[in-house]
Amino acid sequence: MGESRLESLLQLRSCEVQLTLSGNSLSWTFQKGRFCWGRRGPTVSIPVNEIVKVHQGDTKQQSKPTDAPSNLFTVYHISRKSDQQWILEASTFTAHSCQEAHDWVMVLQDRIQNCGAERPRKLLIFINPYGGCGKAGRIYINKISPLFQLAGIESDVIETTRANHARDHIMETDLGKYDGVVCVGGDGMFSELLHGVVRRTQSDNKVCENKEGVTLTPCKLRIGIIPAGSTDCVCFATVGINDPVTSALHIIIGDTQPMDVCASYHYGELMRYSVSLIGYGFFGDVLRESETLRCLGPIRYDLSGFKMVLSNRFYRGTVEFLEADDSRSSPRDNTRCRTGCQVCSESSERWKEEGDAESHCCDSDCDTWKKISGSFVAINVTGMSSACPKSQDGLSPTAHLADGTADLILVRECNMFQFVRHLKRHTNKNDQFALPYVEVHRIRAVRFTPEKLDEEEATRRRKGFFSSLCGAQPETSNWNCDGEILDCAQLSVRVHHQLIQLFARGIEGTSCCR
Ligand SMILES: Nc1ncnc2c1ncn2[C@@H]1O[C@H](COP(=O)(O)OP(=O)(O)OP(=O)(O)O)[C@@H](O)[C@H]1O
Repeated sequence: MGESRLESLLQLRSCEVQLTLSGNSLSWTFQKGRFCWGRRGPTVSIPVNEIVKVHQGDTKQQSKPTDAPSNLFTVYHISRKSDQQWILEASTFTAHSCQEAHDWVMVLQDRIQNCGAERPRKLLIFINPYGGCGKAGRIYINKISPLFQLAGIESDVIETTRANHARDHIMETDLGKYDGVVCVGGDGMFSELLHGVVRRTQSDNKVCENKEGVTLTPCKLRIGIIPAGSTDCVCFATVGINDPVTSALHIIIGDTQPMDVCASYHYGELMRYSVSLIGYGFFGDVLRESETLRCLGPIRYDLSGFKMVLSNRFYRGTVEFLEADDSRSSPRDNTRCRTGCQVCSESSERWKEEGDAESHCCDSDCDTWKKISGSFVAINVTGMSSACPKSQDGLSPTAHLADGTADLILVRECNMFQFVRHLKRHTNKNDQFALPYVEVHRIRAVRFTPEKLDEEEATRRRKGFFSSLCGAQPETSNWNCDGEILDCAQLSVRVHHQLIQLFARGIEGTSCCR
């Protein structure tokens, strides 16, 4: 059998097919009997890196291996159920002899091993038993564990017993034997893994992460997310769908997606790491309010959002930011960050050059920092689109996952109806930035200094109808950092280019939206 191209006439479900392995693609063409074509037409083609496993025998022999030689062999491969949803399919071929079946298995296994992707062999898996109203455990046992077993992935599974259990375990355990860490839960669990992996990497490399301006060491250990929470935004924005099986298949075939991480500092001291929303004003207030309604479940966010819209609060302060080079991409360029994104892949070299300039500017009061003072209903910083099922394009549709930038969205003082108009545009095709009181900047760092409302304004707002109904406006808001409250108003945020790697490949599809 040759290295480059291999062909055989075989049987697949009683139809004759021409099976061809050429380069990085395995395809089969139905030879006769138009009723044999099945749903997908006469030729089916799959990339070798989307083959999960090949073995001699049929699907029953996968779980009960037999010594009897078989002229059957089964290819387990990924198939697209819809645009982003993946399923596992098994195709059992009948060869003319046991030797022919054996040869196909050998050559396919060899190609899979050498297809370039580094597949995990051992994983450390954390399950939040309370995630997604208690469904995380069932999802893992019924849907995910059988897939990992089929793929021959060994796993150490830990059911968490308290908040931060996963983060603390990652800080202490021997990680050398794992090819990745995986959470079965929501965004809160992902955040634990993010903090565990980033902190552990810095401590192993003797990097003092608490100091603002320090260059962090990129993390090699990949993070996987099996979405099983009530909010799974990170998974949605990096895979395009919240489907546990799709995410498990990305993990199995070793997909890798680098990702930027924002670090937030309060007067120079590290507060948190985050990958999606860091919001002051509206989103900070919604989160704080929602904590008082925890017993209501996910609907608490809608209720507190409604209350905060009615309150129509705004906050004074000064925003300073270091703008990114807009010749590569901009928040209004109407493109999308998709699998194999060129902007992200070309960003590494640029980052090295600009990174040096930036650390220089961060320390001194360099005039490349832009400054905007005023009253804001919301100040949002998002490291990625922050797309979710409710807002398919997200807070900033053109934001990139791994280009070393974040988008800063400023909603200036406006009335309640104007703000609702802006919010509504996140759920339809209208441009949420094409409003006179909204502006967006692609940035590499930002800092916010709060100011108090003047006495006259504060008194006027205290007397407002909705203020008396929804509670008086506080002088300052707090930050919502990926769903965690940061109890401070002054904050600076720096984007760390491609600090972590996920088991994902970004959203599949075209990057051009014009
Ligand atoms: N065993 C546990 N007991 C209590 N809290 C836990 C446990 N394990 C994890 N947690 C915490 O629960 C929080 C929420 O978990 P997760 O994101 O998985 O679920 P979720 O359903 O999306 O939750 P929510 O919508 O309430 O944030 C996380 O911040 C995590 O730190």
